[in-house]
Amino acid sequence: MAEPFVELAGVNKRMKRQTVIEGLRLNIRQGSIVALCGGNGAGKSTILKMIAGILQPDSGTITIGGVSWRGERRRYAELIGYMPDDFRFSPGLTAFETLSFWASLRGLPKSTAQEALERVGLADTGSKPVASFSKGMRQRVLFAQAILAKPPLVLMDEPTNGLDPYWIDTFVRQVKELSAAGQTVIFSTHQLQVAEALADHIALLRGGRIELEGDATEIRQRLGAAGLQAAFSEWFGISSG
Ligand SMILES: Nc1ncnc2c1ncn2[C@@H]1O[C@H](COP(=O)(O)OP(=O)(O)OP(=O)(O)O)[C@@H](O)[C@H]1O
Repeated sequence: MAEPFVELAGVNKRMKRQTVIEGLRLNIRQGSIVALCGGNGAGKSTILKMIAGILQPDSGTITIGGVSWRGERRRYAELIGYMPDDFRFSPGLTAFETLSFWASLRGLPKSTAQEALERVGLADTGSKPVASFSKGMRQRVLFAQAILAKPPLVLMDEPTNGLDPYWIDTFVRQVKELSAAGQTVIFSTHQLQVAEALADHIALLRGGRIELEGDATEIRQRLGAAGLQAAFSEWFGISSG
């Protein structure tokens, strides 16, 4: 089997004297789409932030294409596009200015900002302040930002929050295109129908540990035939949002 592109081994993280992530091991091959699912506080955002290099594990290793954050920070950062679960946009900056700023940080021409806006259906509203946008529109700006530089690894925290059904379908299609182009995608979600539609590997987390992982069919076989949503609700005692 080919070497995994993203490798997490023995990753532990404590915050405020509480164990948040314990013994995490994940091997992700290039071009795959991985969904991190779990209830509130399961550790999804923490894992994504550690892979993004925003948080550091207390122990264990994380590498992307053999590169570690500790070893080569700049090279590591260039491999990643990260979509946070929430972001405070600069008041007054338009969507185009916001994306142009991010493009310039990546050394990309302004034309990439316009292309990105078109991709997420915001070309007509590019001259309006992002701060005035709805939640779903802001999510689309954040998605555009994460994929702007065509990074080998795209990390997304709750990317479909606030998206209407049309944009969820469009998002699913666009993420599949990223994967087909060889980009690797890791995202968190409470929307299990999105995980089922999109991910070729699903990790179910509880209390900072992976309880179960596999493709949607394997997980359904393990948890029952009623679908991932029902199994998940029963197992984790939550209903998804
Ligand atoms: N800055 C912090 N300080 C202390 N504890 C934190 C901090 N951030 C997260 N935690 C704790 O880490 C655990 C995992 O949080 P995390 O945000 O990763 O969960 P999550 O699965 O993304 O949850 P949600 O679905 O609610 O977004 C929780 O118990 C949380 O209280």
